[in-house]
Amino acid sequence: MIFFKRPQDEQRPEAEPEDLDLLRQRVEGADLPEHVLKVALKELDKLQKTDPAVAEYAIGTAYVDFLLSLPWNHFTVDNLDLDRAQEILGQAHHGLQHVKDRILDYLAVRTLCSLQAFRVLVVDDEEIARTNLEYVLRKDGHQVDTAVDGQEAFDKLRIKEYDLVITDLKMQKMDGLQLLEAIKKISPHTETIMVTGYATVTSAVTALQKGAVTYLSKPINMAELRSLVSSVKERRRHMQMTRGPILCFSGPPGTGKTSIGRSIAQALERRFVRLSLAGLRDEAELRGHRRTYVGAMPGRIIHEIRRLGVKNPVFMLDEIDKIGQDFRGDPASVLLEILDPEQNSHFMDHYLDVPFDLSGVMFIATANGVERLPRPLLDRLEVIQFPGYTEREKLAIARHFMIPRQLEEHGLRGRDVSFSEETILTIIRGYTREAGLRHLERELAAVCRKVARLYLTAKDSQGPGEIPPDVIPELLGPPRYTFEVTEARSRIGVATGLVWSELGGEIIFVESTRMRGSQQLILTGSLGTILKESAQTALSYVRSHAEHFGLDPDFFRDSDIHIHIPAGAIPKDGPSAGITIAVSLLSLLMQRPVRRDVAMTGELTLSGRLLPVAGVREKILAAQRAGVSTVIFPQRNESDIRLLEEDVLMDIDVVLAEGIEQILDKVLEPAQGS
Ligand SMILES: Nc1ncnc2c1ncn2[C@@H]1O[C@H](COP(=O)(O)OP(=O)(O)OP(=O)(O)O)[C@@H](O)[C@H]1O
Repeated sequence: MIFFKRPQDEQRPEAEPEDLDLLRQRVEGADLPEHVLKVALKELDKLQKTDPAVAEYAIGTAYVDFLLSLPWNHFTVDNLDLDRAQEILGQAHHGLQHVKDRILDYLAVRTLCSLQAFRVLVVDDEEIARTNLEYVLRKDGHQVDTAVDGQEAFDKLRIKEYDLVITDLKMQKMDGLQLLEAIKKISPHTETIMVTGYATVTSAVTALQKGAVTYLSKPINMAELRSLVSSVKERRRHMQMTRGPILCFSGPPGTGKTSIGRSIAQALERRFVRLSLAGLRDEAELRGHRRTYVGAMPGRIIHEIRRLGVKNPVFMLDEIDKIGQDFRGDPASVLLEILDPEQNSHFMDHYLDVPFDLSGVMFIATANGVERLPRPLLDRLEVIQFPGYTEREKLAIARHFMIPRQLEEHGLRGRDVSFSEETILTIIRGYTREAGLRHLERELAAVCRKVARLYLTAKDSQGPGEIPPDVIPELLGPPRYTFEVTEARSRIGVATGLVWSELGGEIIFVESTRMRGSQQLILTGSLGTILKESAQTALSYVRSHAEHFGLDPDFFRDSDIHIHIPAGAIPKDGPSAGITIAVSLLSLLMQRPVRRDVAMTGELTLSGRLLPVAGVREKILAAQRAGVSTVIFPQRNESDIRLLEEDVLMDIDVVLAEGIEQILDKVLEPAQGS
């Protein structure tokens, strides 16, 4: 529900040189906050003296027009109905219970906050003034306490938190300004309105400088006071709802991060906007350009707020992990400011040049992985993991959510078209290899397109009924993926590893070979520094334990060893391939083939111990997708594995090991010919 009328850009005429008066009328008639009104009027005064033919004139009128088009006071009212929210989240998403719970918790807190009375402390040494204010504010439903001077107020503030203090300036014990200073120290979130019978400009300015919201002169205009108090109350409600960490959804592509953001907006009845930060290098893209040249523009945050016409949308900042940094400033530092509820109530866009209150916006960040985020930014975020789906979950999501949507979008609803479970599994297994559902959705859409065409060309205009699995290759072409692991044979020097990337878990093959040479370790496959070091560690471990494995201790003397990890064009890094490299080397040197259907992960130390790894769930899901039957994890990952649902561990044997020696006989087949 929109609370105030939304500004409609198209209805606003662009300011022509001759209609400065019209512009002034619009400024005076608009419900602009005081600080914006002042800036707009000052700009109009300047324009009055400017020649309409010069560029500054056009810049100035466009600026005033821009000020008028922003939703300074426009917001939607939240729907805090928990049951309804639960229903909306459930209707659009399968599973993801931890995310849904977090959102419902948030709504519950918001509801309680909004039910809490607004607490006001009235401080005045004149009894009549005090009682008058108390009476009026109580009538408006606020919870009011009183104090006769600054000292008494200070004592009350120490034992109870107030939202607002309305204080007289001149008082015997501790005057208004001293009280204001004390409030800023002991209760920084409490707001203050200064009331004075001797409203000199200096005392008012000092009060404002020290952090008072505003000042009122006696005798108080009660209507003005009441509207001021209710606007402070409204602002604090907005602050309360967003204080606390910003949610950050982290997970591989297609795991539902964006769509659940959309559902949150729908549940709250807020507007939704999504802004991708991928590749953003220039701070000005977020914060705008200064208004010194004709093409200057506001930043993308303010631009989107203006486009939406409300100041409290759900604002999704997509791919914050892909944000760049270079000589044109640091966009991540602007993000820090935007996401900090203490600072974003006066967000400064360079073009706008007056603070805009972003504290009502519900920001949600998304990232494929949060490891690369700057620490201060990460500290502001509450990271919620979207770890990818099991085959069973994909099947359920496809059946209950994606297929009905695709049928609808392709005009096939109610036309006797359906997908059997086996058909969906054929598509999942043969045409997708992903943690999320992006490709699956695309393939289902492709099937629906073909079926729509078949439907129209069929003479009898009959729907095809249930689509059998064996027609899928006719519709989508030959399967693109096979169970690469189970279908390949075990080979010497080729070990199967499990790695985690931003796309989810994946399997890799580490290949080793030895040739005559001069003790060189050749590493290829776009390996990063950590991976290269893992390879060196693995080789040193094998060399230093050669005799223990029955190997010639001088095996490296006249040899070169080459380790390669396909696909060569994709950069790889991380420590968790240590065990796989060591197994590949041992297989090569001991001439024992590595079992292809055993996949492993773990950081290797020089003494052969295995250190725990991250991304356990994602790695096991990747093993499942590839048809691996046994996975090897470091013992210290046991607690992570215990937390996994049954579904994730289905058809997979998990072997836990402290050191590499414990697993050799499980991974290596007997030497050939032995
Ligand atoms: N749990 C789920 N239940 C129902 N549908 C889902 C679920 N998870 C994902 N989807 C569907 O999968 C598709 C892809 O999801 P979405 O675009 O939200 O992914 P994403 O995580 O935001 O991806 P990216 O990181 O690439 O932006 C959408 O159509 C979404 O509705």
